Amino acid sequence: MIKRVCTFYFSATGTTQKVIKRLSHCVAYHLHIPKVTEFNFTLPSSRKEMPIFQEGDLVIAGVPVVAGRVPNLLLKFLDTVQGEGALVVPVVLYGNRNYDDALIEFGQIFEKAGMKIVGGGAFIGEHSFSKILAHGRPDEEDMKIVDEFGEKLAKKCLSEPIHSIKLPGEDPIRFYYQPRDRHGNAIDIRKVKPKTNEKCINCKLCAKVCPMGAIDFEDVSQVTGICIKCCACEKRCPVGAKYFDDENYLYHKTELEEQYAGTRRPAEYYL
Ligand SMILES: Cc1cc2nc3c(=O)[nH]c(=O)nc-3n(C[C@H](O)[C@H](O)[C@H](O)COP(=O)(O)O)c2cc1C
Repeated sequence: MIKRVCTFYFSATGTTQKVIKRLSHCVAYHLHIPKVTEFNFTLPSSRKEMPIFQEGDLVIAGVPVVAGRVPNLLLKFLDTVQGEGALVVPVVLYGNRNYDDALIEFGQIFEKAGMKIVGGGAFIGEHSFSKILAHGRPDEEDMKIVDEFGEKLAKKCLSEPIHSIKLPGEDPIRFYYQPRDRHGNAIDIRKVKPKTNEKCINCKLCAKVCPMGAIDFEDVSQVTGICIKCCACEKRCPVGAKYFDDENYLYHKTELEEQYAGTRRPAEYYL
């Protein structure tokens, strides 16, 4: 019997958070559980300690897709998850290209921790790099699917025995999706960092929202840590002071917009 509904998610620009919060509240409502216990591990300070999940917990877990996989800089943290006997619903958000093996990989992390996968989902979120690729998603239509998923998930959890499921993706998991330059050569954007223009008002919001704690608080034009290109700083800046000027990164962004901005990929869930 489920005693606690928990969220467990990372969300730099808020799309994962939107789906996970709605789904968990919907499931809790149908299970007559009055409150959802929230674990948001987006900021570095929230990854200092791993919550412990146990039998009686239903964990609604979410990460964005990065290069077709679970963000690799989170793996060290995620590999310490503990949850013997808990139920889990891995969910990934992706920017309208593809989620490749992210969902199966996310599921395997929880299986290794002794948790039982009872559902899963792949939803679309506005692409981190862009304001036009999957713009505004997840939107109302996606949220209706989240609600439908939540209701069915709660029903499944009320019927014994609760069967586990297999999530889609290849096993063994494929290598990370590789962006390319205009000549088709693989590019490496790992070292690319955002720049700051003269509009900056030094409000420090960029430093506060950076999930890697990579922006220097004293001088926000300096990126002293690892940048994962989540674009939280660029999208949250109130005056448009953050930008990227790396040629290969900008080419990749435009290519994604040209290839995928016109297609509406459906939200999918598995039970
Ligand atoms: C470095 C990086 C790589 C990404 N790779 C993919 C990808 O392979 N496929 C895709 O469809 N979206 C990809 N995205 C887009 C995000 O998965 C998507 O925008 C997601 O909704 C962001 O979640 P958030 O708002 O919770 O941060 C990538 C984003 C980043 C930052």
